[in-house]
Amino acid sequence: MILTVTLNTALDLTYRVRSLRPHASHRVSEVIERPGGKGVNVGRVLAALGHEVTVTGFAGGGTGRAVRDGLAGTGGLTDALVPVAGATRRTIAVVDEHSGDTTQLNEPGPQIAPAEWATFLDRYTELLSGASAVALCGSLPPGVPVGAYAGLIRTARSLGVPVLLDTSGEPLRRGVAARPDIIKPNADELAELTGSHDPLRATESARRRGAHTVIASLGPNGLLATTPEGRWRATPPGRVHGNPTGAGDSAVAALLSGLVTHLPWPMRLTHAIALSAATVRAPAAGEFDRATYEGLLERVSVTTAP
Ligand SMILES: O=P(O)(O)OC[C@@]1(O)O[C@H](CO)[C@@H](O)[C@@H]1O
Repeated sequence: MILTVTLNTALDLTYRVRSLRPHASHRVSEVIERPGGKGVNVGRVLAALGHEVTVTGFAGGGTGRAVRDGLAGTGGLTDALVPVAGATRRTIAVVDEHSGDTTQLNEPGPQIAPAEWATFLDRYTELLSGASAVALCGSLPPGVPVGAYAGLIRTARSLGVPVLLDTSGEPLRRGVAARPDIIKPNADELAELTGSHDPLRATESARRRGAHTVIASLGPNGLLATTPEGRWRATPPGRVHGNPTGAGDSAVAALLSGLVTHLPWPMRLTHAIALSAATVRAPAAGEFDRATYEGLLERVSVTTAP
């Protein structure tokens, strides 16, 4: 089983508007509601790829109920979310049909009490005993210590479970120092972590800080992978238009899938690019267009980086 952790789960709302303008009132032409938060999206994509996956983290209130109801019945996915008193947040993606751009509004999430955090830590350690890999994804809700991911990484490593970290800011900085197997920052997150705006230098610097492998996501320019086995650049054949929300989560799903099935790095990166692009073509995060995914697998370019 692959374990995904989403401490700040979300009820994801996607609104389509004809053209988004500040200070204006908008008619929403379509509303999509889905269980979300980065690790939940990773879990839904892994399940769709045929993996057994368990999602954990926190869920509470009516929004938490809606997240759990939305996950129920997803074949291959087990809900191990820990109930909390506060309400799960909502995150809103506004898709502008005219420009094709998406604007994201993310609520902070519920206050997590010390006893709820302690319950989660016990559940996490139990779940790791059956896990082939674990992904720690997204922002931290209020009340969870900023060094939370560093502690979760140390626990996973002590039990021999490979760990992927996908977060930003101080939780990423502290997490990297705990030596995760893989991190997947975007260009801004990597620059904030390392102080370097040169992706190649920045990935090397992140490795020196403790990450074994760094997969930098460079948006439409693809992925740059710096691993102990070598460096690769993977690029899609062209720009894909649609809703990019969740594209990074699908890349994480592909990387985990490749890890547990022992694919060589160039193949893992090929799947990560194809799956992210196929997610841009789907209406919401945590989903992908299968025809796009399969069609792109032949067309992704992977070259060794200098
Ligand atoms: O606030 P976070 O935890 O960083 O990100 C949350 C979030 O925006 O990320 C996903 C897309 O990657 C959305 O489904 C989700 O709501």
